[in-house]
Amino acid sequence: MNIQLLNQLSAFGNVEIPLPSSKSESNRVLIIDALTEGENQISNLAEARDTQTMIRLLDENPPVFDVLDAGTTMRFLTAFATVTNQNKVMTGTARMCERPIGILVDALRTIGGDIHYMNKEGYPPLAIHGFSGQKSKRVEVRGDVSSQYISALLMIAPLLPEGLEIALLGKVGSRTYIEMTLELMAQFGIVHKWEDNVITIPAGKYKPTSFSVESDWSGASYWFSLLACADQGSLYLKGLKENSLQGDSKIVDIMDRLGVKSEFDAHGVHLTKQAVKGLTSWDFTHCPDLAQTVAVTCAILGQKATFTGLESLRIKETDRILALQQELAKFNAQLVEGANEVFTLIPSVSLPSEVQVHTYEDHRMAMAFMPLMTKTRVIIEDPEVVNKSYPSFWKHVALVQ
Ligand SMILES: O=C(O)C1=C[C@@H](OP(=O)(O)O)[C@@H](O)[C@H](O)C1
Ligand SMILES: C=C(OP(=O)(O)O)C(=O)O
Repeated sequence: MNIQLLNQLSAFGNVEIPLPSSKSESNRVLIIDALTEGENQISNLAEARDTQTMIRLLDENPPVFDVLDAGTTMRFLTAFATVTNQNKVMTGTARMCERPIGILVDALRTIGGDIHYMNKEGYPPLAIHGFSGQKSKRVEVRGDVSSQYISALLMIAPLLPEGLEIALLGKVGSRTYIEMTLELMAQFGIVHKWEDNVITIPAGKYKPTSFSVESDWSGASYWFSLLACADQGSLYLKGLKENSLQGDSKIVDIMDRLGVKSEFDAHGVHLTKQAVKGLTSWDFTHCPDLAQTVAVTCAILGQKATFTGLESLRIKETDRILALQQELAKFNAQLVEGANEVFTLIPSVSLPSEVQVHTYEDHRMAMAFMPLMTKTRVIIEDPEVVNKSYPSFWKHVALVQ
């Protein structure tokens, strides 16, 4: 196991961070591209392993699609392989085979897909045996487990002869990711209607277009956190837009409360320090990937806060609630579960002189705990885990050190 030692760092000058491209945007655009007749001009695709895996599988088209640990790649390619009538095995890491996919498989079977579970009902690996023609133009999909099932169905919907109506059942989480999918589809010529809980996509063809992927707001969140925790400094984050397709741009509002001022120009955003206004509560239902960043920031800054909307964290790269609880405890902070899924973040009272962070095969555990280096010596276990979304992360950390 590799270990990376970070020096204590409480202040830095004005540093420009190049930022990686968004893997969420990239993986959607790659599926749309694969479904477009004609040539798209796509630039700035993510270096993220999740995106590079998607590119490789689409290019090489092997009989087994091994997505490794990439959730979007698993869900989007399952829908893609089904409606393009392929025979395919869908698999991934041991953890990927613990992440549920039954809701998507049920919906694809309703539409006409022939899909079998190879091991455990409701989970990868899957055997896809093609598509026997459209059997239904309506599916009902629970909205509270993963929005990725809904995005996967939306992107393949125009290919279906009768289009598709997706009725969302119950609470809808990660709604901003569904909106991102619909907005991208619109840029490639596919219109939709979203009335009450039903999204309707007519049959149609994606139109060749040119599209440049924006920088990654989830990856940007760690830099906001670093500045919030530092005594002094300023940062310029390149390639971010104020009006983003990415819901994680909400980090601007969260960090405004935690002492970071954001000013946009044509090429990115300038971050400077301002007085802490205080963050007492936040609902992460629509920005789950920010939860680790914000929990660690509050723990370091002494901000007691209540967090809701964390339910989906348990089925991501690891059980992120448990992972946070265990690692926060190492510097005397707590994430306490109360009634009705309300969590209280109790900040650190005293910091040890060194903290060794276990990363649970989760890129966001490694990146979220990096800002602790403003206060104490930090050892991050398995630093390469960041490759899933942000391979150049440690190179960028070296820019501020
Ligand atoms: O569609 C996407 O690109 C994503 C949706 C979210 O997942 P859930 O919908 O499962 O919350 C998010 O956590 C993930 O990192 C990326
Ligand atoms: C949850 C994540 O990704 P995925 O679900 O696509 O594996 C993530 O990047 O934090």
